[in-house]
Amino acid sequence: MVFFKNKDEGPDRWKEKYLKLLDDQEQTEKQYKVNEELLCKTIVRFALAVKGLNRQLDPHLNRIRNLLKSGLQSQQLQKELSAFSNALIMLEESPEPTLMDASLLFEFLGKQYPQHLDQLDEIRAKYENRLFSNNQGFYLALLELIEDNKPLANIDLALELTGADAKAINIQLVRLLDNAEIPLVFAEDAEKIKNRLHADQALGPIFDDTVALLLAIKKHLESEQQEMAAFLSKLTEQLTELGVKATGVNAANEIRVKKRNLLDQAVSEQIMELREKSENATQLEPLKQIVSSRLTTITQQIQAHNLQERQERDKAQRDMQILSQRLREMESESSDLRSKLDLAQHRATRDPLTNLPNRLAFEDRLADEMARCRRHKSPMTLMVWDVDLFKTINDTYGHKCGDKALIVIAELLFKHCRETDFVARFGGEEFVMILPGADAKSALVIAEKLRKTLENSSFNANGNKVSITLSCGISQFIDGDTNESIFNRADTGLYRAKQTGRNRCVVV
Ligand SMILES: Nc1nc2c(ncn2[C@@H]2O[C@H](COP(=O)(O)OP(=O)(O)OP(=O)(O)O)[C@@H](O)[C@H]2O)c(=O)[nH]1
Repeated sequence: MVFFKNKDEGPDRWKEKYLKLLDDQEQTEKQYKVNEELLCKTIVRFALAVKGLNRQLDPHLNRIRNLLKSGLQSQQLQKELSAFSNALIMLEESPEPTLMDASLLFEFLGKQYPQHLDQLDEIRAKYENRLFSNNQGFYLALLELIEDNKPLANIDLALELTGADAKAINIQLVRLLDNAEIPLVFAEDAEKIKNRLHADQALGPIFDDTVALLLAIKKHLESEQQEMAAFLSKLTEQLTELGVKATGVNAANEIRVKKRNLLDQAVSEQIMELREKSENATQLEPLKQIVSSRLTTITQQIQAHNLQERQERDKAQRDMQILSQRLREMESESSDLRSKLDLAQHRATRDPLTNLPNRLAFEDRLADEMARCRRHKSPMTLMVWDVDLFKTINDTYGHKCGDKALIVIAELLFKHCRETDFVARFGGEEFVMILPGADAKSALVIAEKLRKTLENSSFNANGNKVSITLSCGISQFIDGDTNESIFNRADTGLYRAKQTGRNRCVVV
């Protein structure tokens, strides 16, 4: 067997090769060690970077970081990596939102504000128990606490925190800014701080600037809230005023009330919608626009309603005026008619020459008085008077003097009878008189007295003093009498008076 083919492949050459191989292996092991360290560092950095992402993963990450200190060969590390993988799988299956680990932030704040450790613990417990509705609430609670308090300790962050911890806080600050609702005016400042955080600049000044920015945002939001509150208060006043104006319009009738209810309903709906939108609104300007548009709608609705109501009121007023005018005309017409009726009735029942009731009125009255006598069983007497030889007066002094004589006689008869008595011109030179309550005997006494009065009177006829006499027939009401029967008896008495010499009274 040939072990060495030539002199170059002799034992010296083999040794040289062996030593080279040993060098190579040593180099490889060194490189392997460097790589292992690099890998460990990478994993540690990775563990730090994702710390705070999920509190279920954080214990695993802490343990992995600790185990990596003794290198990659640790069996414990393999187990822990396997447990971490399982936790990751569980996490993917669980929909629970992740909660950022804020322990470093609280640790830092605890050092800055040792006077508020209790409050910080409270906020932390609330945060870890997910009692804040969102991250914004959590940040605001922290800001509340530190807003008016200067830090007691002036920490040099670079010295106090390890690079890894500073990085974790850095990440949390970036997340904080990402999660916070930044108004547009602060967007540029927030972006600058984020860039500084990404660029890993010194944490102390960035933290101060971040807190200052968040405080400024908080102040801005507060002033916006105040402005919104003032605006809503003014809006409420306006709406109240509108409501008063709207309900102040007189709802006089049912239709108007119904229309008013419809308007109230429309306005209420608008206000409800407005309230809902204003409660949910986070920005003032869009809210102002919504409110302004709703107010315009409400105002238009009320104006339209008022216009319609005014038109209806005007129309009702015009109708009322027309009706009133028509009513006045009807009243006037009615009054005219009544006057005419009265006149007609007067004319129908009055004698135009003597102005005494005429025969028609006498007949009505006689029927009434007889009915009364029947009811009250009281006496009543009828007298029929006739001017003696009146034709001679007419013939001697003229018809006009005759008329004058009739007027004088009528006045005398009327003047000398009682208020309850009734005197009428029956026709021509004939007069009648009804005496309720008087029997024939007492009526005769009265008739005689009257006859003598007339006999002793005179009238002027063309400068002549002329005396006249009258004859009278008297009849007392008896049961069963009619107008005609009682008149006929009196007329019979008159006839007898004429027959027996005139200027006398005869009872029949
Ligand atoms: N001036 C005037 N005369 C009248 C009126 N009515 C009737 N006479 C007249 O009265 C007269 C009545 O006359 P007679 O009926 O004859 O009776 P007399 O002359 O009164 O005689 P005795 O009745 O018998 O006493 C007539 O000449 C009628 O023209 C009247 O309204 N005015």
